[in-house]
Amino acid sequence: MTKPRVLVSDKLSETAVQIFSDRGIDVDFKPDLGKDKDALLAAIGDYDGLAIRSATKVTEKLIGAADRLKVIGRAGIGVDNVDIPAASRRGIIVMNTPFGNSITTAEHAISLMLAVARQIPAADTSTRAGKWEKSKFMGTEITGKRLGVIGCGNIGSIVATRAIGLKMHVLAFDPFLSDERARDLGVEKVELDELFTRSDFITLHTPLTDKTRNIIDAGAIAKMRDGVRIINCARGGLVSEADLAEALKSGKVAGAGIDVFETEPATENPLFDIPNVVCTPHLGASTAEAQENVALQVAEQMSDYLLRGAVSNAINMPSITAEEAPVLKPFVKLAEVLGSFVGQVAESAILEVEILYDGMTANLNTKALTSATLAGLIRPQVADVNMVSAPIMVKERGVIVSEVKRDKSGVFDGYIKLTVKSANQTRSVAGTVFADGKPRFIQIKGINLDAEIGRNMVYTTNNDAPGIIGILGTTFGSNGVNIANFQLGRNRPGGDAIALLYVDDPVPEHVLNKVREFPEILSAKPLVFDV
Ligand SMILES: NC(=O)c1ccc[n+]([C@@H]2O[C@H](COP(=O)([O-])OP(=O)(O)OC[C@H]3O[C@@H](n4cnc5c(N)ncnc54)[C@H](O)[C@@H]3O)[C@@H](O)[C@H]2O)c1
Ligand SMILES: O=C(O)CC[C@@H](O)C(=O)O
Repeated sequence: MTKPRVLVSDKLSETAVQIFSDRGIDVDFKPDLGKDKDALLAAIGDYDGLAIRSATKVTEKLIGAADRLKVIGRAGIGVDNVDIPAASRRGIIVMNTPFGNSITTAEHAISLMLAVARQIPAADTSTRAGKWEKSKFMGTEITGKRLGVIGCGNIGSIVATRAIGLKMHVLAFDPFLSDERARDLGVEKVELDELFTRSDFITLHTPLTDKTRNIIDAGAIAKMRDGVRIINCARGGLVSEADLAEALKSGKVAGAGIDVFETEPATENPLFDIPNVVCTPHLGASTAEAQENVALQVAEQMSDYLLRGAVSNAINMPSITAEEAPVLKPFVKLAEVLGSFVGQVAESAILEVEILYDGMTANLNTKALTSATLAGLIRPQVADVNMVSAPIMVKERGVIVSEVKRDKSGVFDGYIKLTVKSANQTRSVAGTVFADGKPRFIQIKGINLDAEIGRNMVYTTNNDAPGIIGILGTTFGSNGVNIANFQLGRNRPGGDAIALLYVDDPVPEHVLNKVREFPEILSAKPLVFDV
């Protein structure tokens, strides 16, 4: 295996570089390249991995030039600087480090809240200027005050527990916050409007989505208590800066602590001229500890993927641990082969896909296996597809996908059965992995058989009748096609029958046509599997 190559295009701790090198990966550390769009575009084609923070913008154009790229690692949480659909379509895994900087960012939110409550930056500037303005900087105590936390995930919940430690009463709004979790955290779960009307301080900890954009705007501010203070350490765009500026000027909002801006880097902003605002330049994650954590984590995760196929903290792909990767590998191959079989024989648009996991296969990582099945299924139509891009492509085509799991039901310890409904018919194929680690077909069209899977195969259907073996053997033999393995199956004497031939080389079309001329043969299809 050639050594993978990784580019670090943002200012990551050099711990990341050390880890890549120690793991045997070639790494280029170019911390300013991310800001130079053209140079990055010219360079990206040489790399298997790209490690970034927030300065590198991974656009569709960049992804289009990233011919070798397999993984993008974000040393941090927010992946809004990565075009994830574009990466997924190209089969590139996008991973982040969801916990490495949470404590640090929560501490920054608490710092901003205290700085706003006591106007510390302005008081500092005034004191240094020799003004000694004690009465100007009258503050507010936070003890006993209500803190409204919007978004109670990793960071929001740390902020909540720190605030409770500071004797605040915490109200939380998060559609995914369970009653039990709220109880464990010691927060009062409320709806958003109630949070607005009751909070003395409000802090935001959600991602920026269509639902959360401008979650605090003039309408929301109008519902808030007079003199409320607002902290945003999550993402610019959650708070309308223009509306907040107006509310600060009118005194409706008494202060704001803002780490993130609608446009970054923020060099000009309506909030900059307003005195009761404390601004920091997206410093939420900027502590030595957090940067060590995220650099270490992203380099480990990317190396594990590039070297061992393990997937963790991926945004666009189910996780596969380093331990399960080798166990899963033959089943991933099986799943791809099953998908590929149906993909190659299907003649009309696929409408529905059902994947049945029987016995021990139901205990494997079925999300990953489903992704592999879908990749195999659509590869005959879309060459450049893999486990990352397949689910999104299938979804874009409106195909309904379902997974069924059940206990062992037959002689095999477990098997996978794929059933695909298309406009014209329903097809099914099942397979398992034997002790030798090789995938086998065990059922096609409901007909049992036991067929090894080779690179080049021919699949024929016929009405069960004497002489089929002779037809196939003689036609192929007289045309120089060597048959390595031949499997037949039928549902009942004289009923539907199939044959699977494993051949040394691809069978030329004119030879297949000769087979198709026999009235007993209903169809003959060449198949190619990546085994
Ligand atoms: N300032 C910084 O440097 C910095 C550092 C780290 C993270 N962040 C940002 O902080 C934010 C939170 O990070 P996290 O790790 O806590 O993420 P998380 O995914 O753990 O938590 C986000 C929470 O927001 C909730 N949520 C989603 N939509 C919501 C809505 N409409 N209303 C209320 N809640 C909603 C989710 O249910 C989830 O619990 C992210 O935007 C991240 O990018 C900023
Ligand atoms: O890398 C940074 O400094 C910011 C990271 C932060 O915004 C995140 O989402 O993790």
